[in-house]
Formats: sequence, structure tokens, C-alpha cells
Amino acid sequence: MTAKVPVIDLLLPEEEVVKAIRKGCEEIGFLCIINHGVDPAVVAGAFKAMHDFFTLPLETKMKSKGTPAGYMPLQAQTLDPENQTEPDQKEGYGMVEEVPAGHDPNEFPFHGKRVYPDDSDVPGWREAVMGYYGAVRSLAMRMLRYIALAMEVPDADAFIAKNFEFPIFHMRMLRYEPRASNPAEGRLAAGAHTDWGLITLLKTDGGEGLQVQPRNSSEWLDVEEPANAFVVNLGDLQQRWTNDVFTSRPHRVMLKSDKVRYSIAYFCDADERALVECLPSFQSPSRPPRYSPITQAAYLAAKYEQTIKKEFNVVSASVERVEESAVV
Ligand SMILES: O=C(O)CCC(=O)C(=O)O
Ligand SMILES: [Fe+2]
Repeated sequence: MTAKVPVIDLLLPEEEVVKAIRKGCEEIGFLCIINHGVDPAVVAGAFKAMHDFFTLPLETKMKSKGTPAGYMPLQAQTLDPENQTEPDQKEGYGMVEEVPAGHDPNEFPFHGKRVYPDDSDVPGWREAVMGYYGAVRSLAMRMLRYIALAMEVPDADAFIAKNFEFPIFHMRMLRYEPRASNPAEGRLAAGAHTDWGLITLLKTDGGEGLQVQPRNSSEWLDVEEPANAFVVNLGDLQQRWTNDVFTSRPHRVMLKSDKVRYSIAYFCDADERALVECLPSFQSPSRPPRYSPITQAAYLAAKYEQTIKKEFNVVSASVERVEESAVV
């Protein structure tokens, strides 16, 4: 079965876009956006660059090893350790925001030094990938504003300035092994998970695979996207900010046949230092905050620790531990 994911045309007047986004955020937590302004040629260039890199010999790819910036080989991540018998069947390549100039890198553990493959191994890779990164970064900033308006914060610009001065934008290019998944045996291309930040802008190769579990359901539904769309899904911090009114839904990649899949996830998270706590407009005496406040960095560090093999997890050890607990 297919999920009913709302398709939102970004050429509509802002008020209508915001209203549709709010409805989608409350009902399913997944949206598709069209007429988003990212040039299809830029997208095609990034997918070609990604293909060129992932088809290199492993030892060449390992020269760029690292997380969140750089190459992460197969077997490095298990998104649903409780239910998977094998790690995710994927390899990835991460691109991050650099540590803001003049700031202490320890304050920004999820920013970092970008890693690029040698140009001689993949000519033109850097221009193509960074062209895409920049285009989607602009779209992300635009989406942040829509989301802030959808949350009806009193001053959207002030909300963004406070929480997204140096956002954690983490783009991860992904290649999934051409191997059919078998959820009953605990084998998935990507295990069931929710995303961890605010929103994710996902570009896929258009092939099957992405599934979502809607609110109040245990069913897994296929996410269908129109041509040239981005799939946008909400992350956990969005849900915490809105006291569960907006929803961060579990999703997974389930390959039904032995067909390779490529995608690019662009994770948009708040500034490491942002304290994520229930916004006043989403609480009342009868609906008190459901989660304790937590910084973006602490939340992300705990998730890295739970899902990424130790030898690939270079960031979360440096982040102060905070007990992550629901209030109710
Ligand atoms: O590749 C996909 O379609 C989904 C990827 C995803 O959900 C993730 O990496 O968080
Ligand atoms: Fe995800």
C-alpha cells in the first residue's frame, strides 16, 4: 500500500504553503515538495558524481574514510539495532558545515573539516557535489522559515536566528546494495528509524524502497514521490518542540528486489547549542511538556552512539552526556 504523502507546490502563496505544511506535519510527518527551485541538472550531476565515487575500488574509497564527513563503508551503521540481524545494507559519504570561523571546534562537534576524494579518482566530483550541497542548503533555509511559520512562533526570524545561527547541515549520499530486504529475518537496506533533527530533505533515484509507518498504525506504507520532488520528513526535535503535535515518523528502506538504490539525505538540524524544549504555544495545563529540554548536540551524540560502530564514530564521545528521557 502507498502512503498518502501531501504534495506541496512551493510556487503557491506563502500562506498556503505554510498551511499545507502544518497539516502534513501533524497528520503524517512526511511531505513532498515540488517547484522547489533546485535545478534538475544539478541533481543529475550529484547523482552521477555519487555513482562515480561508489563504484571505485574499496581501497580508493577508504582514503576518504570518516563520519560525519567522508566515506562510511558497508556494515558501519545499524539504524534499528533491536530488530536488525545485519547492519544496514548501505555505504555513504557525508558532507558537513565547516566549524564557524573564530569558534572553538569543541563547541561544534558536528561541524568539521570537509573531506573530498582525490580529483584524479573522480574528476569533477567536488564541483558537482558542492553545487548540489549549496542548492539544497538554500532550499533548507527556506524550509526552516516555512516550518517556523507553521509552528506559529511569535517571530520566525528571531526563532531561526536563535536556534540556527550555525545549523548542523549534514548531507549524506547513500548507495544501497542490490539485495532484496527481508524484514522478517531482520535484514533491511536501512533499518526502521526516525530522523533526529528538524527536517530531512531527501532526494531519491525515484526507485522503490522508502516506507513510512503512519501515526497510530503498525503498517509499513510505500512513499511515492512525483518526478523532480524532494521528500521532506520531520525529525525528533521537531516533535519535541511541538510536544508531539508535529510527528516524526518511523521509516525504513525496504528493497523488494535485487536492484541498487541511490539517494541523498540532507539532514537539517539546529545549532549544536540550541536548547530544544516545548514551545509555549504547544503546552497548556492539560497538555504539559512531554519531553525534558535537551541540546541538539546531546541528542545527536546519543543517537550516533546507539547506531554507529565505535571506530567510525569520532564525534559523539566529546559531547557532554545528558540523560535523554520523556517527562511523561
Ligand atoms: O535512502 C532513503 O530513501 C532514506 C534514507 C534515510 O531515511 C536516512 O538516511 O535517514
Ligand atoms: Fe531517515
